[in-house]
Amino acid sequence: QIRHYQWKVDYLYFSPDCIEKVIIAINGQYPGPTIRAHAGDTIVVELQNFLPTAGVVIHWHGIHQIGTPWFDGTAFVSQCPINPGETFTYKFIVDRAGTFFYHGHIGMQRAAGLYGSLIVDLRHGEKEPFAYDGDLRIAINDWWHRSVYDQETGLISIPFRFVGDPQSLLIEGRGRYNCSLVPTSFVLGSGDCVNCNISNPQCQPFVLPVEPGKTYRLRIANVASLSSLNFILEGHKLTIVEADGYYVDPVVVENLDLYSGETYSVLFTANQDASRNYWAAINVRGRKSSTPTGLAVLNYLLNPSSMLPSTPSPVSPAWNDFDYSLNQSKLILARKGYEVPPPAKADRELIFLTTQNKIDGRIKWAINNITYAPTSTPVLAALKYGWKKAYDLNPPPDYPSRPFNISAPPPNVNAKFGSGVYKFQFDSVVDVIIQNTNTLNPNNSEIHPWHLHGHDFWVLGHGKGVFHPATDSQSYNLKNAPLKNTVAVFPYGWVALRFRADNPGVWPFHCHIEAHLHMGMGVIFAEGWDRLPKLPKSILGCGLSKFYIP
Ligand SMILES: O=C1O[C@H]([C@@H](O)CO)C(O)=C1O
Repeated sequence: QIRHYQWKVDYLYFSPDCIEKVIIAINGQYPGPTIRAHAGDTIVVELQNFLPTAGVVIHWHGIHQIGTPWFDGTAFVSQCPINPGETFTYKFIVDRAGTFFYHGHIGMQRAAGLYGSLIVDLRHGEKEPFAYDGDLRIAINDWWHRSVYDQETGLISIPFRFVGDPQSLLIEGRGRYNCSLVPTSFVLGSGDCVNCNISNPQCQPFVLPVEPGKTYRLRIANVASLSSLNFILEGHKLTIVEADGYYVDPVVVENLDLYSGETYSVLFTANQDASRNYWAAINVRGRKSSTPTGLAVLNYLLNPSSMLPSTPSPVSPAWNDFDYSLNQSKLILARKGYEVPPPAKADRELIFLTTQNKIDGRIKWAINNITYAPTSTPVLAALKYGWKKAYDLNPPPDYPSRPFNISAPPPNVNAKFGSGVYKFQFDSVVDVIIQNTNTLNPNNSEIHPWHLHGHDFWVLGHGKGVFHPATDSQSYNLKNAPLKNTVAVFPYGWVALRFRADNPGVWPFHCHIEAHLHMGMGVIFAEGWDRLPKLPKSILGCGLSKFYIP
């Protein structure tokens, strides 16, 4: 089936947390309209850019784009930005059922509100390996009152200005700034609703309606700009059944950590006291934060949805309980009978030492000492047509220079800009080990959720400290490693991934924290570009693709 959508992308005044600001909306909606399809369907999105001064692209997060790498929606990698006033048509197949989302992939437009859900149901006649009575979904994120232009500028200024703590956490685009929903007796200093219009329908708490006794599948996507978020459904246990579009071995948890770029499905049964409603809550994890809990209402029918729980907002594990996070990540394993990693040693191994560095006094992130500098020509076109001046021909290094110390600020803080490409033999198996380190600040290392375009990878293992190739590779999980498109590397730790380079195209692999990507925390992978047919003209027209019309 072909599913057609017509989208107008525009600026809009909106008050997701009762404070008005300019956001980027689709068809006047925030979050953007949900796309719902069956596996095998073709999605056609005709997008018109009404932003008077900014380009737009949309990335379909978790969708492989097999045969259509030019519709992956990454500015200057898969396409030129869609200019103000222009219309661009995305057309791609959703090959696999699962919980996905879409978002802007230029500058920090996701943080400006440009995102929405993309849910793919099984092909007709296929059955899920678990049962449920209802299907619910939420996207969760963090929210700033400063514009993203202000945020982007701060990141590249001297002195550096970080985006800082978000003001609010939103569930399906709704929150409450400085004016908690929780009864005031529980929250010191709340109820201070200065400048908030709490009667604005745009910031009424999102409601998840349930019938007592029934079981629900709740799909959750962390689309945050920065924050790792812990999700709690007050009084209800969660059974994790899906991660990033793959079934996992069902596991029961009290609360769920989601890193930016991850999606999960959990099952829960509405088996609590039906005379009241409950909180659905999100809290920041992994960064010391003063941002209050984000809240939505789990509404037991037929209670009114306006009946707020009289209980305090749910509390998550301590922000710096990284063992909790690591242990929960290790619970996510492939469901029996689903794809396992190729067991042989990989054809190529990359070790990525990720560091916070400086270039000309500006704070950057680097991979093996290279900070990604976007090109002005889509890299896909540069490779396909052999435009050698469009990007760095020197391939970036497969390994870090040694010795390195992950426990202290990097001694040589000067990194180099680069736009080189990691080119893989088509259909080869690639291992990537991401090694986390201390930032420029002593005694500080941060979580980074790494996201791969065009593929899923098996998470072979997580470890603490320095990765030792000979010994640590012996501990890889080749039995039931989960397939994912996003995985977190924890402070001072490492994570090992394996994927098959079998999708012709050019694919970013990057930290999903928008600020970090903006600071250069990414690389470009490519394989099989020579197998692609002529690229659609609609993706060209910037950089060298302005002059060399193939
Ligand atoms: O990229 C970042 O910069 C700041 C800090 O490390 C530098 O001041 C921070 O918290 C980040 O995540």
